[in-house]
Amino acid sequence: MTERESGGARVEMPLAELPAWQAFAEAAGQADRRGGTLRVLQAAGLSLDLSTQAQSPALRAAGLALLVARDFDDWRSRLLQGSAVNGTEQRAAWHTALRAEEPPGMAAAKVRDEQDRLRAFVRHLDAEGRFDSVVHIGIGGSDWGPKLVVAALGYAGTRREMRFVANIDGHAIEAGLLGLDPHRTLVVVSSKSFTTVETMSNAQRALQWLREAGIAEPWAQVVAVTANPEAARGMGVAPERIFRFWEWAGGRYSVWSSIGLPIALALGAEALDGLRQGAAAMDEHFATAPPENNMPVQMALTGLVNRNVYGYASLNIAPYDARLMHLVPYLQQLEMESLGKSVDRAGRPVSLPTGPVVWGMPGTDGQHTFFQWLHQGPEGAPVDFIICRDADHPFPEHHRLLVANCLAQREALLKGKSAQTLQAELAAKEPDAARAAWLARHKAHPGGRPSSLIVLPRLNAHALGALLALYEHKVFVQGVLWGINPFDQWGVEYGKILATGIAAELTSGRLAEGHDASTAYWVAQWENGGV
Ligand SMILES: O=P(O)(O)OC[C@H]1O[C@H](O)[C@H](O)[C@@H](O)[C@@H]1O
Repeated sequence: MTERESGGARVEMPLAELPAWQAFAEAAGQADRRGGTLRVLQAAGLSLDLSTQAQSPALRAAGLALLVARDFDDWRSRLLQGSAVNGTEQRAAWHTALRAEEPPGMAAAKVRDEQDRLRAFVRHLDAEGRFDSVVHIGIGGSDWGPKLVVAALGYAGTRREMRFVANIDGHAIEAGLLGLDPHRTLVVVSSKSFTTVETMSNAQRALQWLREAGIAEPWAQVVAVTANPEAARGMGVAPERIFRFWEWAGGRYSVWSSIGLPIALALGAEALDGLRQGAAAMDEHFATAPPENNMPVQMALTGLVNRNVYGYASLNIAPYDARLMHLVPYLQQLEMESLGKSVDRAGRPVSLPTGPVVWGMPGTDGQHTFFQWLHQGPEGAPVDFIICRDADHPFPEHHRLLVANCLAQREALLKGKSAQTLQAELAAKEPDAARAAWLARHKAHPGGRPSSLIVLPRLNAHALGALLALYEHKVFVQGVLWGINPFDQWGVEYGKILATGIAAELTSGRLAEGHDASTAYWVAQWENGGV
């Protein structure tokens, strides 16, 4: 295998065999897990409190040694310089270039041109006032970013009515178009590849909707955002309404590119600029802060402790902000598509488990669904709590209660409550000692459950951009530590291929060879007219 094929790095030792890993794991095993020391990092306006994660001076030192052993500095430079860090697809992952104040190198002119074109287009639409609603059609990385940002920053209203349609389920496009005036609706089709079946099918349906309304030039109402402009042109979109991005911007890292168009349409181009500026501030921190104070680096190391030393198979995300309702799926794609890998860069089976399952929902809703499991289930999971110091609504008591709940959940997870303490408390009210002991065992909390707290000053475009970039870089560092390529997604590709085959069988009515018994049964059911 050449260096280029492995992503440009020399073939590394499996992580588990690395002496620096063994020292790290040993230090983690002995670290304080009871929140003994306050540890808060600052970057790009965000604070990250790691006090309630495992920590010790020895663990911190071992973390630094592990980064050196994994050539972290070199990998970071290669990422930020736009080298081909995505080995299997032989391309860069240069999302940082999309948000840099001065886009670097070869990318500079085209990135700036495209940003200017997009701004001018939005200005033109604003001046023209022709469209008061937007149907955005895209999926995965071409959906979650804009949807997340528009919900987060546009909670109190948007300049236009925004509908996001992703799923191939016909109910999604039906609901997306319902009640809109086709004459006043702009259709934005976003797809990096411009081949994704969900997006292409939904786009055709939207076009049909425009035509059915008697619109003579439906293409004049269609915009495409893609890294494959030829395909968009081939479909019929006019070149002046095609906004580009490039192969080197991964789908789940693309919100910084023209994929951000719906953000500008909903909230103004300033929102997209602010988002990029916040991310660029985090990039600067990631590039320059010493590793011991580097927020994404320390978050990544913490994640390895939880995943590989303490054996937590999942990571819970608890944004204590109702506006961040799409953050969990956004991070699920970012983390699980990037880190759900079983072979290292050299193609060998990984020596340790990689990315955890990512799950969650905004607090306090989560407290009334799954927090019981977090507190008293035998496994538990580390939690990333996210909250804003200041709210944007005029109800201070609500914010006080929100903050109190967030802090209380963390403290309960950390401190727990022992059966002995509970038994002593219960003894006062419960004369039957055996019953008090029995009840105490049900009420006991183990504690020692790790969490992080991320505090945003308030939920504006800058802070949100910094938050998303923080997770991006954390994921990258974890990829480096695990020795995997976080920028490909072959698992998704395989599912797409099988779906295409089965769709063709359903159309032709001819069952192909080689299915398992259950798939063959259900394909036959639909072939015969449905179930
Ligand atoms: O933007 P598109 O080419 O339509 O792709 C949309 C999505 O497709 C798949 O799910 C990929 O795994 C994602 O990374 C991508 O974001």
